[in-house]
Amino acid sequence: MLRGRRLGFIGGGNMAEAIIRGVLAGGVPAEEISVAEPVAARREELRSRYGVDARAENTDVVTASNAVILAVKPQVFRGVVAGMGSGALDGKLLISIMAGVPAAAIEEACGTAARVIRVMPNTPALVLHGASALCRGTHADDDDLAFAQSIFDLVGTSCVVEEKLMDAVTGLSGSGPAYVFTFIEALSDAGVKNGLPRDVASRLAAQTVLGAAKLVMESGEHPAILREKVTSPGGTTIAGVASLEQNGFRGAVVAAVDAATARSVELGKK
Ligand SMILES: NC(=O)C1=CN([C@@H]2O[C@H](COP(=O)(O)OP(=O)(O)OC[C@H]3O[C@@H](n4cnc5c(N)ncnc54)[C@H](O)[C@@H]3O)[C@@H](O)[C@H]2O)C=CC1
Ligand SMILES: O=C(O)[C@@H]1CCC=N1
Repeated sequence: MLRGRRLGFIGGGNMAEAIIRGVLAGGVPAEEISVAEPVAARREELRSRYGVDARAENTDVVTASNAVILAVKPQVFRGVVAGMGSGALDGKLLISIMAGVPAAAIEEACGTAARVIRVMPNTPALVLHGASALCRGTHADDDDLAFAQSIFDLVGTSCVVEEKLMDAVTGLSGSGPAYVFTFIEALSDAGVKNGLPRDVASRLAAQTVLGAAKLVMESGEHPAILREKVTSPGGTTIAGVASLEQNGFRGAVVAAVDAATARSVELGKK
């Protein structure tokens, strides 16, 4: 499945865990995965939950791997690379999931000939419904891109984009689950406000989002057409939709994606 490559994660946080859990469920054996994580309690969690090799030293994981997933925060990555010593990453395929950090900055920090693939995944990878976009740096080849894409295809769906679009991807699908969770929470609260028990409201809210998303993907119809099919003349839906428009729902969503995209650009400059 990994075509003889071993995967090493530098940073064992939320997004690394989502990918690890997803690739294990997709059939990659735990023996082919190692994780470097400075927090002892977190290493123990990753070992006990997933059976992966979790180490305190980044260099142990790099030595044991030929594809290294950079899963630390953008703000710390230069220090992390410098801490490994020069040449530590030579010859490794580097797959960065860091928001904002350009491939050229990773090449500069890791060695100018470094083979770099950038990926922007999202946390639904945990349940094999992730959405990822990938692009490649100067020295990575088609095979490197195909290998990285095969990992993210195991945990959901992926597409290849030009690097200049990665900040917009981050603002939309990288951060997007948080917007949707906020929407689900608000929908559930609104149900409770109107008399539904919390458990019923939460289940209906989440299933409504899941079902609507499936309908968009499986019918291939434009969301506006699907919305029209819910909206009876003089009925309940048009009253709700008109209220959403009056309250700036669309504008709020666009502003959220704009703000997250701008923050991704900023993170890349640090
Ligand atoms: N959480 C998300 O939804 C997404 C996150 N990302 C990217 O993934 C990366 C990680 O984000 P999260 O998992 O959310 O953060 P997190 O804070 O959960 O994980 C980062 C991990 O790195 C570890 N760490 C800190 N210093 C380290 C060092 N010197 N060496 C090795 N590990 C070290 C931390 O202990 C922590 O477990 C970020 O660059 C972020 O931009 C990308 C897409 C989605
Ligand atoms: O909030 C963040 O910076 C990361 C990147 C995309 C999702 N989470």
